[in-house]
Amino acid sequence: MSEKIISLDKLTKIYDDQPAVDRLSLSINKGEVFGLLGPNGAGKSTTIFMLLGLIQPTSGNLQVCGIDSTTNPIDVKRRVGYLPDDLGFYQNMTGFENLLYTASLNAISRDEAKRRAKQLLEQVGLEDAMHKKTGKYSRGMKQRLGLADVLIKEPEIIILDEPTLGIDPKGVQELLKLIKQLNKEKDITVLLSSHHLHQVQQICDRVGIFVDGKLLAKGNVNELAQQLFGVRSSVVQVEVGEITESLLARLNQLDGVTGVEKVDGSFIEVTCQENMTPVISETITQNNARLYSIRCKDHGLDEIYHLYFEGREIDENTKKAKIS
Ligand SMILES: Nc1ncnc2c1ncn2[C@@H]1O[C@H](COP(=O)(O)OP(=O)(O)OP(=O)(O)O)[C@@H](O)[C@H]1O
Repeated sequence: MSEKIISLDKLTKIYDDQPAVDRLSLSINKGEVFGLLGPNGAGKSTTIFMLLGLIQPTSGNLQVCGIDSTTNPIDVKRRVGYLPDDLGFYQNMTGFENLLYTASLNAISRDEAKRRAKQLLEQVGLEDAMHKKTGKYSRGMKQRLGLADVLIKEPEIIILDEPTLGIDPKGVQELLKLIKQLNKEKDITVLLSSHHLHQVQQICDRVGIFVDGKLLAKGNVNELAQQLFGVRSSVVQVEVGEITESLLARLNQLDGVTGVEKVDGSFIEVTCQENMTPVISETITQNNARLYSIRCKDHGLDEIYHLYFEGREIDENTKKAKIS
């Protein structure tokens, strides 16, 4: 059975009579990469600050590495590395010196700090820039140094708040790859707060969707799609030479097909309970239509996110019914 490393039970924080975090119950397993996804003001930072013991919950319980952050914040701080979105380094010190300084604050001996700092700077790809002043680092280099900085105390959990903010696309890919690699190699649990769906989808094992202080749904992308869209469903998109009424009717009659829609001059979308690509292509050719392309689209996190936050294709009552 998976070992729980973070457990929140009805965690609540109220500011000025308004809940910023509202009865949040959530468990995160050791070694997991968990994404906190939600719009501005959803309660992500407030949750993170309570986990770190920086603010007191109004009610509820929380345990981080088996420790209550509310009563033992210092013990939690030793075991959790936090990378804020606006990280600051001493600009006149080199990357290496900055890491040694953080190590000294964590009571790590000078020799051990040098060994860890060198190894980490290599791991995050900054070995050539380790003796350069951080004032001359790019945003991406600072974020990589930030990762090395949180790792120097060898934490069990790292919490990253918008780690890719302000980094170019290539830098983002490198940083995400690095986070996943560290998670695998060092078995570190990662909690990542972000607005960026594609980034979250790329590296997180599970995602929690936050709105107005409430956790609306949690799970991997497939589980979220199932919770939101009801039955497991796939959409097979086909491009044919000519769309005829008889072809649409034949597709509609197939067992497992729940909907057929003409989306463009030559495209049809077939919604089915599972991926029915082979039987759909067979039906098209049996109907003497030319098949130009066929592909199965799974529900992605962006589609899920739009349904939660924009409610374009689903009304509030349906949404509540499906996520309850
Ligand atoms: N110190 C505070 N005093 C009063 N209200 C606060 C305080 N801190 C946060 N809030 C409110 O709590 C709610 C949740 O804020 P929080 O910063 O946790 O959201 P967030 O999801 O982290 O947003 P962002 O993505 O913008 O950082 C917001 O409505 C915010 O205005």
